[in-house]
Amino acid sequence: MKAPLSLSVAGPSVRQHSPALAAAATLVVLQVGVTLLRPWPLALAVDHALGGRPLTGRLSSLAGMEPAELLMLAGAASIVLTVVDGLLELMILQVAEGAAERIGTELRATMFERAMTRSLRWHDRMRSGELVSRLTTDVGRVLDGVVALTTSFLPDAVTLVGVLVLLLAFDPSLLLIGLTVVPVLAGLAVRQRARIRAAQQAARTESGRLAGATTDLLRNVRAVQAFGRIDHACGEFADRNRAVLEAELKAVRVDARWTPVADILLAIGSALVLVVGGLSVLDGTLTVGELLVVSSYLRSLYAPVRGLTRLSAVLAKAGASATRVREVLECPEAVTDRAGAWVAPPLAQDVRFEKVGFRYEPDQPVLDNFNLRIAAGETVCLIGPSGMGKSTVLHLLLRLYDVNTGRVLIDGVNVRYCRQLTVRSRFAYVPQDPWLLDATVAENIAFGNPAATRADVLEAGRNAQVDEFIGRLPHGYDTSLGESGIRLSGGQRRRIAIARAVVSYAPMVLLDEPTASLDPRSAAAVVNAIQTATAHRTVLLVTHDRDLAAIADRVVSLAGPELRDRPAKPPIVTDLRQTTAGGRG
Ligand SMILES: Nc1ncnc2c1ncn2[C@@H]1O[C@H](COP(=O)(O)OP(=O)(O)OP(=O)(O)O)[C@@H](O)[C@H]1O
Repeated sequence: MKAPLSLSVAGPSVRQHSPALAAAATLVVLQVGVTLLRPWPLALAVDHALGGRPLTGRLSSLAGMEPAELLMLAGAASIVLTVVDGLLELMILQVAEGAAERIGTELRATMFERAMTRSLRWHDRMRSGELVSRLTTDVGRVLDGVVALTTSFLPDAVTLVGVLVLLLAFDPSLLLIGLTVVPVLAGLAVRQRARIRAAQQAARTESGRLAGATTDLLRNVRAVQAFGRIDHACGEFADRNRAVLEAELKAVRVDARWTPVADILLAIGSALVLVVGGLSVLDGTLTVGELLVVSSYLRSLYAPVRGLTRLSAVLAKAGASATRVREVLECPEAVTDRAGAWVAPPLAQDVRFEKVGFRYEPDQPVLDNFNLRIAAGETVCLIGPSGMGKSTVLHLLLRLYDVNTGRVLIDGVNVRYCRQLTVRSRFAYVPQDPWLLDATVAENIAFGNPAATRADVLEAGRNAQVDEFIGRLPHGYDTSLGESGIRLSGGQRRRIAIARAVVSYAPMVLLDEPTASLDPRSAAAVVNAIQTATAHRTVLLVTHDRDLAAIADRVVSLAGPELRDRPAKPPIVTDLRQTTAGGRG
């Protein structure tokens, strides 16, 4: 069967939890046995108490009992069997659903870690919302499939056969007696429904929070990678993930408890029918056949809990979802470190681009034979028309992408041979869109350096001129910014992003259009912040802003096929097509 095979996507976790799933399957087989035993009290009543057949063999110990006593015994046995059946159902649901939720928790964590380490080329194609839906809804459907396969198939088949047999005959006269339990059942059902709904809603709320946090982290994957904070992101995700597990397990418990309660009530109804109906048979006012049919019919009211048709739908959905989950888990695209990769040099001499060629798409070159040297301590401004590849230059320095041809060197060492995290630790990155997290101002600044103390954060804030507006926020540095820092102006957000770069103490600062779309006053504040914050560091800044370009030692123009380089003050143009690098590599 195609769908179950495709569920192997959850394989490693399923294997890990196979003892629990095997236990659930064993319980299911036991439950089927109990289900098969359940008509026997009826047979005892019909054949021996009512039909007068002698009690021989295993039943000989009951030989001295009066028919009415035998009926009572049969009713009690029926209740006991139903209680056992209900308890087995409770255990099956808890064991199987509990194992499934744990498998889901592990599957989600593996997928998330996988996504966090995939290359940005892959993230460029995969929309974060799509990824969230795969992580949540699709994993959920795979789990539905695992549970349905373990617990539903066998009992559903037995139930179906049972209902067909019981419906062979029909008499409604005793049905009313059996239905006396229905008002109680209905009252309990209404109360239970409210409980189940509340538990499910709590679980959905946690799932929503998980989706929100995940979208936030995935949207900020560049920052997470650039600042080497993958562990922090995975930790935050794990907390939310655990909250979902707890909420889901609670919902499972509430749901599972309901099944035996309903079963017991229906069994009492059936027992009532058995006793009263049996007494009526003894009085001669009811036939044995009528009694059998009504008892069986009552039981069948609750039997079709899960239909075989529903199982095939669940498996079909699970199969489709498993394919989408597998696409994430088995995606090979990643910027990888070679075995024995080095620690990146400290950036004491320079960074260089040597004959660099790069393309995002196979047929669209962005950089071709690009050469640039930036000496340690120098501030270089990269200008040029939109779309020429200025931001791309910064991405290549961070090794967010690997170059197609040529080399990017730090102190003469090719970054391709260095561990990604160590390369990224050499740079403090202020992206065009200052990615702010749904956290406080201080937490957003400290994102640039996990080891930063409160004093470091405050000093970075001072240097980046966050202090200038922090007093207007209700809780100062402890003000929560909301998703994407929506509570701040563009200039304020940029200054927080600059403070984040300052606190990292990386030797080189990369700034991508830090004054873009700001009014002159905000732009001036940001330029001031940059000047203070980047003192004594190597800087590469991308900008269209003349005032900002004026703080650079040198301006490099990425203009069309021509690459030109000129000092900012006074402007002299140099042809950058001649290779500027020449050291080790
Ligand atoms: N993730 C991506 N996938 C495919 N193409 C991309 C991607 N990012 C950028 N590009 C393309 O690469 C080229 C260079 O983009 P880049 O952002 O580096 O330009 P830019 O000079 O910084 O532009 P701007 O000044 O508008 O920010 C553009 O043509 C852009 O469409």
